[in-house]
Amino acid sequence: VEQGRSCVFLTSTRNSKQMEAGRVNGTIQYCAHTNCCAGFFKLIRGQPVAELQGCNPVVGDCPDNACFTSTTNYNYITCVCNSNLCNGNITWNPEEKQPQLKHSSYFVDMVSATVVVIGMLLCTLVVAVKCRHRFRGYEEKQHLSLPEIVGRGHSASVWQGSYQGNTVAVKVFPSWCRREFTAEREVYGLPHLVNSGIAHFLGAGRKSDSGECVVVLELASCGSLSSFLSRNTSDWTTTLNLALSLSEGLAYLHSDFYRHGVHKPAVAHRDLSSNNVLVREDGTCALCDFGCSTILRSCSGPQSWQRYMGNIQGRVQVGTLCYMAPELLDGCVNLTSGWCLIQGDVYALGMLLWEMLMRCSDLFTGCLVSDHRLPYEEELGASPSLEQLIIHVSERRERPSVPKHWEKGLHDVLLDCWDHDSDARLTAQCARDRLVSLPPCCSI
Ligand SMILES: Nc1ncnc2c1ncn2[C@@H]1O[C@H](COP(=O)(O)OP(=O)(O)OP(=O)(O)O)[C@@H](O)[C@H]1O
Repeated sequence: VEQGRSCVFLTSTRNSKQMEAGRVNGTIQYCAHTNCCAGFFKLIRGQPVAELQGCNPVVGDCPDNACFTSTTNYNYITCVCNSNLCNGNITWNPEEKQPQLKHSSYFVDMVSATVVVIGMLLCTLVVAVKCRHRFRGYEEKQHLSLPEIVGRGHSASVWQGSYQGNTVAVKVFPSWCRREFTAEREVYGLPHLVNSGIAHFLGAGRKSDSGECVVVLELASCGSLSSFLSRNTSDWTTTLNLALSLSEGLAYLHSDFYRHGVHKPAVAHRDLSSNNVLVREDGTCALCDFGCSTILRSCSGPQSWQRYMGNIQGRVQVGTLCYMAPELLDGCVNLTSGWCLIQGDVYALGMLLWEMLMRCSDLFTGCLVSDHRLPYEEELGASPSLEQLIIHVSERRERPSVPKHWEKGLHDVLLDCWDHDSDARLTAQCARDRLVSLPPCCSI
């Protein structure tokens, strides 16, 4: 887990002073000595082009959260700021002649460029699809390089794209899903929200032509957890790797701390499901889709979450039904209590762990591993109604069936995540610690 500030990193040469400012991983620099990110941009034909981005190598203050630019001389602008990756999203107004320049759209332009490229690829797709109808059978030999849609949710579609030479995922929100976009961008933009268990955020912007908003993320090559589990069974090591990274990501999301004087508030995800967890090439999980999330800004620990009566956006039940805790299903929970929302996430974590474990071949030696199923799918079918779930989960207190031969410790992690009594549930951090202390696979 990286500590401290992380900044967008770019340098055309291996500038030694910049390299000393912190460890570099791809397009991110983790600052060793500072809380400030900086960007240095050359104006080429009136447009800022990044020359150097990273942790600020110069000791100094950076009071602003966002990267407001100021001119250094006629041809250059610079900015410093104090939130994670803030130097990737400068504000720039070419009309502004004052030294204190505001509202640049450099980054938005970069994103727009990505979207334009995707748009062009989409046109290619449309043409290709037309051709496919016209020349049936022809496309097989052509190996057409088509843009790939990697997923679709209720509010957005997710495309594979290219940004600064990296392959990325571009989540495109139609203009009527502004609320989801704003909520998601707000969570990804929180200070210190960089963790290996959370999808890596690269930026956000808006297309000037259509008004569609985009969020740029790392591309998780194995897709959603749901599609990963549908395609694969896993051995114990792989399953544990998935389970640990997921619970670590959730524990980090729920954590509330100050670092370098900057507050990382707890965040309740509120829509955990195997469609909203991604799987990377290395078999680790990353949380995504924060469109329903709630930032518990005013708190510093569970006790204040309990009393939290702040401005929770959309105080309505949200989430995917079969992952919803009994108290959320029957609506007898105070949705303004941050703690309740956190406990709801832990119930969903229990469901996700169950889904993973049910596809672990080492837990079913000598028998066939069943196909991937959603929680309660076996009992209630693939899309149970709210009423069915209230009766099954809340009134009858049923839970997904756990094979009797599984080791007690494993059983208990699940039971303690999805306990009917929300106060008795584990925290995500405890679930993670319990998973770490499980005996090796052979004794399970
Ligand atoms: N970074 C990514 N890398 C690879 N695939 C992704 C990525 N982000 C999203 N996806 C795919 O796109 C799907 C939809 O993404 P996401 O859940 O973020 O959209 P949504 O519209 O907010 O969904 P929901 O219906 O839950 O509101 C995911 O289930 C996943 O399959």
